[in-house]
Amino acid sequence: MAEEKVLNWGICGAGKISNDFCSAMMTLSRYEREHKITAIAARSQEKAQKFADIFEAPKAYGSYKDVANDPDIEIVYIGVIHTEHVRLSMMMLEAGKHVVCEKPLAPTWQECKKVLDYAKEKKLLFLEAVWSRFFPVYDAIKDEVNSGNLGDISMVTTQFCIPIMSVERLCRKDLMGGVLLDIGIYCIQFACHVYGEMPEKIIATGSLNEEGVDEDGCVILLYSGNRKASLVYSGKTASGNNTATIMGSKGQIFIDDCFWCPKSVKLTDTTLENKIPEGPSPYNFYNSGGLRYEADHAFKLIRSGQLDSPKYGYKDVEMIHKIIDEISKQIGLKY
Ligand SMILES: NC(=O)C1=CN([C@@H]2O[C@H](COP(=O)(O)OP(=O)(O)OC[C@H]3O[C@@H](n4cnc5c(N)ncnc54)[C@H](OP(=O)(O)O)[C@@H]3O)[C@@H](O)[C@H]2O)C=CC1
Ligand SMILES: O=C1OC[C@@H](O)[C@@H](O)[C@@H]1O
Repeated sequence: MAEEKVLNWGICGAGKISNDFCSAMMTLSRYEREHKITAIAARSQEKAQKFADIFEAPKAYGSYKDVANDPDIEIVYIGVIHTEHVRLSMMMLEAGKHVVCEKPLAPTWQECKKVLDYAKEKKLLFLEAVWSRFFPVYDAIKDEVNSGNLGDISMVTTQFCIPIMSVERLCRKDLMGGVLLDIGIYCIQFACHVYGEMPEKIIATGSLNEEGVDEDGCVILLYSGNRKASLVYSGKTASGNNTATIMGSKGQIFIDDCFWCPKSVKLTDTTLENKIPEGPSPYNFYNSGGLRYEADHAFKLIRSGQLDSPKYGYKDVEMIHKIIDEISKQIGLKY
């Protein structure tokens, strides 16, 4: 088989998730044959250089625009805070780069659509990095749901409760803080993954802090055929059991820890494990080694000329962000 052309990555942001993404990518067995972290860009050149040294990147830039202007870069990972996601995505698409942008792409579907439509116009891949969807375990969950092994599924529950409201990017409105966009999105994507269609009705509640950002939320999604999803997320409780359940008339799937990046899942006939090695730099977040699946998926899509992901594509982003729009409206969240 002809050697695949290495995918040259530009990384925007030298912070926590960029560290984890780069470290996880380097654990891929075909890393050196398929991927290369070619440039790191940060708001300061010094910070970029420190990052570049860790990940053996030949280039370190003090401006994100330098990545856009670098002809060697084919794809850009945007690992900065929410407020810069749309601006940098548009910048890189305009420069002809494929883009993997951290979640949430934007606070509203209208803003997301602008980016997705531009990527389509430019014939470039754009992925919103809802990384859960790229885990092999998520494929197995979908297969199990579709197999009929669980019978008629009528209830999905998720809870995602971790003490994060002290994190600067999450407690400030000017930084698009709040839990709906940061962790509620994972609860929503899980329900969408199971049911695969828009709910007929959304009932949401959530508390806003003095800054006007949401600290917690409870959401009921009502689907056709009296099917339901119950979503609970909070940034002000101690870490709870961040679990998810899919309940059918013949059986259930229970993900007992960190359903958004599961190490394993017990299916009807088997238990599936995601064994993920550590990378060259310690991870900042739980099970970040799973970010390797995101990088691998981007590579496979680009090299096969597929520009809309079958795991998490245009219609998936649209569904999730239209639900976020309705929840934001009901809880009075507006940036
Ligand atoms: N998929 C996942 O599991 C996770 C995803 N995320 C997502 O990643 C994104 C970044 O999160 P995280 O890495 O924790 O964030 P960090 O606080 O580490 O910030 C990331 C980068 O954003 C830039 N930045 C930070 N604060 C500011 C500011 N006030 N003004 C302008 N730029 C700023 C900096 O870029 P520079 O280095 O250029 O100075 C920084 O390095 C978020 O959108 C979040 O949703 C976060 C955690 C886990
Ligand atoms: O996406 C994420 O993963 C889980 C939490 O750490 C959250 O803050 C982060 O944005």
